[in-house]
Amino acid sequence: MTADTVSPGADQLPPMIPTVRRFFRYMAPHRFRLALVIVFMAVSALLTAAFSLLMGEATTLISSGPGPLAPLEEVIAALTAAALVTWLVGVVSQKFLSDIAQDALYSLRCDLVSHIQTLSLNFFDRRPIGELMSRVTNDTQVIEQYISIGALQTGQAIMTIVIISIVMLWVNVEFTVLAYIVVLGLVWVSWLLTKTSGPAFALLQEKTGDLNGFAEEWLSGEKTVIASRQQGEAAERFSAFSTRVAAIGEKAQFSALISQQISSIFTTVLIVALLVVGGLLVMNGMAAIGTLIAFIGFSFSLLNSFTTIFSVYAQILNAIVGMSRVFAVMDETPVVADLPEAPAMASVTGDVEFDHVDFSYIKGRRVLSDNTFHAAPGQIFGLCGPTGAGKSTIINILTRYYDIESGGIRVDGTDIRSVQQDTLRVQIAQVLQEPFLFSDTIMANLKYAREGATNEECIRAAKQANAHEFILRQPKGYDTVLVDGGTNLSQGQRQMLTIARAIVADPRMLILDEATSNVDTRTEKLIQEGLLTLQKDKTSFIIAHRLSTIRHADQILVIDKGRIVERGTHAELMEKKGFYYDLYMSQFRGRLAGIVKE
Ligand SMILES: Nc1ncnc2c1ncn2[C@@H]1O[C@H](COP(=O)(O)OP(=O)(O)OP(=O)(O)O)[C@@H](O)[C@H]1O
Repeated sequence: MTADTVSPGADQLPPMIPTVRRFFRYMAPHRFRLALVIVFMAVSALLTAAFSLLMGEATTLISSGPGPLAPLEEVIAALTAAALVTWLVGVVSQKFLSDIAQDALYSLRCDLVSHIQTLSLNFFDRRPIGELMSRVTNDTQVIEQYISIGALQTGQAIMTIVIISIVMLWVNVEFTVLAYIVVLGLVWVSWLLTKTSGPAFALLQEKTGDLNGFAEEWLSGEKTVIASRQQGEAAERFSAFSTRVAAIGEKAQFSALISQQISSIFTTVLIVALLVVGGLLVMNGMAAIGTLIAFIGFSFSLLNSFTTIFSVYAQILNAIVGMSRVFAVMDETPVVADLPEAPAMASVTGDVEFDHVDFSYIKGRRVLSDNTFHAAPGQIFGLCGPTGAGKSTIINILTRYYDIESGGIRVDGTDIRSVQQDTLRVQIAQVLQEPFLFSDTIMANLKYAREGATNEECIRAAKQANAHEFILRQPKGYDTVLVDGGTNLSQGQRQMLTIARAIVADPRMLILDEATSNVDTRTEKLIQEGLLTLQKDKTSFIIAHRLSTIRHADQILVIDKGRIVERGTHAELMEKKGFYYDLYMSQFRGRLAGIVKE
């Protein structure tokens, strides 16, 4: 998997200011606590300056020879108090910031997930689910880490630089110039080093996100991977991907390590430089020893603050890359969007009309051409035809997961594009090839079908779907929790549950997609019975791969290459001896051959 168009690479970093400004909207509701944190940062920076001044004062007192101890004791008490208060405001600021980060990220994640839910299906065609997961979890986590830890360090460092510089200028201008020359020289070398490690870390995050997405894709398709004996290839591709990520990681860590080592050498350089020049000034009577000691303290605080900014530089870049990846998804506009002020779809009777419908997934590649049919309320429509003919596509556009190119689709006379899409979808129950169940209790899964459904209604529906007996055989009956979307049930049982769920929902329209594949004959019979109950009084569309499942349909549409090539009842189409007849006979012969073989 490669990074897609919306994920900025580390070599083309996202615009910082607009991204950060946009993120600040999530921090805005916490502005009171943020203002307090800024005040605490200023207090902490002032205390750092006071600490150095007090150290200078203590040195002056000690170097002035024997005398009363009281002044020194006062200075030591003040030093202790300054250290204590600094520690206290640090802890409180940290707590405030991590709470703000949690709250802001909670809102961001909610916005991201609810936006993803509004996106049309074609967005998911373009973007693997694994990569989206990586944006919801990894990227938001990186931002959270920076806000709760890195932001305090950055803010504190900036505040210290400003306040210490003012105090330094106020105490002694010559020493300030000297300290700045040394500190800025060291900072410049440090900057050169960080320039290489910062982007390396951003690239590392980018590629780690992609790697996670890749792993997620392969793992969620593990069954298919095993079935198609692709484990070897999957492992190889994963290993090649991991090796590339590891190489990027090594490079990033190595440059970080080098900067760390160099900064410890810097400390020695700083002390020596200040002692030599400052010592000469003191010995020539041009400055006091207390001032020199205070300036050594100031310079250390300055150097620490600058190196802190550089050490969190990689984190800042990571957070900004994370923000921009999240915002890129949030900027995706749904292709199938509700019109402004679109009304909710009223409760329908299930009259469905396709009027000269044309559709393409990709512009210029027509999948459905000129599809016209009318299903009266309660009618059962069978859709059949060779693979890739366009059967599922008819369902995708009826449920408005995609919008059509031309023509019209009307339900009870209302164009489905003129109403809110979710109010249309809740009126269509779907029983699909791969039953979708939540990892929750069986009862909860049934209740998801309709708000306010009672236990009695769910049990009645389960009985109608022939699911009641097997549910009672589960360890906790209706309270049994389905593991991992129902993997503790058989395929047939999962289908019976989805049928029961559709019975609970009881809408006027129904879609069935070959619901009886891969099950034994007895289960198939039970499922068929359940489906017949479900179809009662509903306009039903049954996608049939085995034509026997639509023999009872009021109307069968035979689709080929996106066109309805034949239509009629089973008897009419058999009599016609056309496309349907050939299809039916070839399946019939195939089944017969299978039975004879057995
Ligand atoms: N999301 C998509 N993006 C692009 N093309 C698609 C997409 N889904 C389906 N197609 C194409 O549209 C055509 C019709 O596909 P559709 O799934 O509707 O066929 P079908 O009759 O349901 O096939 P099957 O019986 O195999 O399920 C095919 O050529 C398919 O490749």
